[in-house]
Amino acid sequence: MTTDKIIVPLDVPDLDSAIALVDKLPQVTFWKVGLELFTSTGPKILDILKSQEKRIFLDLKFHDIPNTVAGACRAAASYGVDLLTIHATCGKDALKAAAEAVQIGAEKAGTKPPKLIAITLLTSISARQLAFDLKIPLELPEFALEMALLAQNSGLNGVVCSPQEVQQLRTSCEKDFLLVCPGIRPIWAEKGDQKRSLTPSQAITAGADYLVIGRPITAAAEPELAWNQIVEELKTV
Ligand SMILES: O=c1ccn([C@@H]2O[C@H](COP(=O)(O)O)[C@@H](O)[C@H]2O)c(=O)[nH]1
Repeated sequence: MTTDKIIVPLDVPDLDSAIALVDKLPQVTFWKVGLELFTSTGPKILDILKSQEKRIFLDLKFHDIPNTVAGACRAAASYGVDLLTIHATCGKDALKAAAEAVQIGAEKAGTKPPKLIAITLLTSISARQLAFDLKIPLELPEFALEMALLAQNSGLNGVVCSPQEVQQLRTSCEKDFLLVCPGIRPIWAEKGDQKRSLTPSQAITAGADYLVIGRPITAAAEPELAWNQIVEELKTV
């Protein structure tokens, strides 16, 4: 297992903190820029990461009507990022419009289109919350599978899913359909707000393509040590 499969989120409030984290962990090749950093500082961090030849997951989790997500995807695709997110619950028309828009946006900017991946169900949602708060009348694994198939049938490249659903999605979705998993927790890490987690080695064994691992590394007293521990764990897979 290569360390290129580990994506570390830059969940920090400003550009200086982001640069400090990137400098602290030069071995990380794939960074995730999410809502907090992008909302506070805009696309500057993308240029900085690109200048260091890092891969970028732009996790803006678009959720809107077809015309609006298409516009947002066209703009995001022009940045030349590697992965981009949208919620599967936008529905088929919006997903199709988004898939088309990333191609158009990238072509216009003369860059490679990002892989567009859909959130099936946030990893912070438990089966109980799905049933009682969101009133979804399906079992959680069935709902996650339906969202993944909706994304696949709408022309998306993959999904963001809990590692707990990877095995099922790996057998039900096409071979090259990307499965990107947050909610990864080594046994020594706090779960925090993550409700559907597995360890790094369990997630890779189940068939995940990429692991998104944030606080177990970035909030550790020694982030480099935490990274090394995870890499050692993954050598056993
Ligand atoms: O369902 C989802 C979708 C995205 N995320 C993002 O992944 C990271 C996880 O960070 P941790 O610190 O390892 O919990 C974070 O940036 C989320 O926005 C997710 O957790 N679940």
